[in-house]
Amino acid sequence: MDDMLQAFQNIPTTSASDASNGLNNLDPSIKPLKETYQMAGRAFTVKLPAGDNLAVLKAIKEAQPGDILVVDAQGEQYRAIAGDFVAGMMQTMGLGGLVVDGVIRDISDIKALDFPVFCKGTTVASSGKTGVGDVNETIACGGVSVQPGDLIIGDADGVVVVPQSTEQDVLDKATEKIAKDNDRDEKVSGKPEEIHAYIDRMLK
Ligand SMILES: O=C([O-])CC(=O)C(=O)O
Ligand SMILES: [Mg+2]
Repeated sequence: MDDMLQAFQNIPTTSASDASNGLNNLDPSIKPLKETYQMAGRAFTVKLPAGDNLAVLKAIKEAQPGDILVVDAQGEQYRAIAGDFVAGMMQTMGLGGLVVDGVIRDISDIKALDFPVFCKGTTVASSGKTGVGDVNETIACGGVSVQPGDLIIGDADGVVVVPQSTEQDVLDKATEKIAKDNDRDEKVSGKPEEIHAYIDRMLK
C-alpha cells in the first residue's frame, strides 16, 4: 500500500468532504450495506450497459489487490450488478470494496461476507452477461467523475472521491479540520456555558 493510501485509512469521509468543499461526494443515495464498513483504496473503474454485468467480471480479473471497483451502472435499480457470488470473488481476489450507482442482491449473504459494498439498494433480478462495457476508463458514478487510480474512501456516511491531483491538499486540509473539530468539541462538550459562548460567537 502506498503512503498516501495508508494516510487516508484514517480520514473519515466527512472530513474529506469538508476538505474538498463537498464537491466530490457521491450522491447520498449510494449507501453502505453495513455501517461498520470502512475502506480506502484506488479506483478500478467499470462502465456497464444497463442491466448487464459482464464487465464486472472482467474487472475482477484485471484489478489489483486493494483496488475498489467503482461501477457506473447508470443508476439502474431493477437488475443486480452483483450478488454474494460475484462479491465473494472480489473478496477472494483481495479487492478493497465495491461502489455502484446501481443495486445488488443476496443482501444477507453479502453482509455475512463483510466485504464493503456501497450501493443504491437491493433487488431480486440478476443482470445479463452478454454486453461489453468498459473497464479502466473515466466514468461518472453518483454524479462524480472518477478516473482510474483516484482515491476512494467510504464509511458509514457515504463515499468520497479524492482525485489523484488533489490528494496531498485534501489530506492536509482534512487533517487540519479533524484537529480543529476535536478542539471545538473538547471546548464545549458537557459545558452549557461554553455552548452559549460558542453560539454567541457564531451569531456575531
Ligand atoms: O451472478 C450474478 O450476476 C449475481 C448473483 O446472484 C451473484 O453474484 O451471486
Ligand atoms: Mg446469487
